[in-house]
Amino acid sequence: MVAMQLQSVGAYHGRKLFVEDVTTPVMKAGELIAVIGPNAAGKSTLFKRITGLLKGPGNIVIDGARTKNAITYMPQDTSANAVLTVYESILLARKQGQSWSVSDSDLSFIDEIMRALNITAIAFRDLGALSGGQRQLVSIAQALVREPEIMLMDEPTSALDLHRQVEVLDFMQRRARSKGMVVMIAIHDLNQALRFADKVLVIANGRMRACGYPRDVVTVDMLRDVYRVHARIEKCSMDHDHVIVDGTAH
Ligand SMILES: Nc1ncnc2c1ncn2[C@@H]1O[C@H](COP(=O)(O)OP(=O)(O)OP(=O)(O)O)[C@@H](O)[C@H]1O
Repeated sequence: MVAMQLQSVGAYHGRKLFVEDVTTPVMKAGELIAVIGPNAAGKSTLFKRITGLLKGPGNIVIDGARTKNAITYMPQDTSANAVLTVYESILLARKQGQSWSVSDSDLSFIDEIMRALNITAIAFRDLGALSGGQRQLVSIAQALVREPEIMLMDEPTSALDLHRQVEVLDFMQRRARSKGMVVMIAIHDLNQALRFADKVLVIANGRMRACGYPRDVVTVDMLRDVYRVHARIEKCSMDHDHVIVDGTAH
């Protein structure tokens, strides 16, 4: 089973170190880790460093991976110019870096993922003719059909309606557990993070402020210091912790 640990990880844009000294506990197969923090905190930068798109100090230790390309990164910007249908783009993502022969198992895998994300009805639409939310769901499908062992998703639900947000996060939580994936999701909605994440990693100003169980990390003090808001944390009727924001703090 795969596991990943970040040890004193930093990341450069050009010559400037934008993320510094991120050391996490071991992130284990089956875990969903929410990566939270204000705008420009360094969440995408950290993901790009883990993926190898940016350089920087420190070690990304991966144990127990079955494949060489264990990590798949779903970027925040999912705009597409290609003249492809939804189905073609997902098939292309599945076959990237592999042989071009398409097997029955490729087709049934794509079918399973498209059904799970409820996008079979748009299978033969052109990518350029999709809404922002539909485009985001297709990007999630493109990432999932690569069967990653470690999945980094940069704000995958930012364009989705409430129903779809819950559907996708619930699916990712179940998928992480059933397939033994490590799933890291950068997300701004702290209530969704509290509901679906096993662990929460907080980044502010390029530094990790905390990483641990949601209730230990998402606290009134953290919300004041990192997000500059006055907030309460209360149980909802389903017994989940819930952030209620009363106002901004200066
Ligand atoms: N290509 C780049 N070149 C130089 N600086 C960059 C580049 N991309 C990002 N940065 C800077 O790195 C810092 C962290 O940006 P990053 O995109 O990682 O933040 P983020 O936490 O993902 O933010 P958001 O929540 O707004 O998406 C910001 O100050 C940003 O301006």
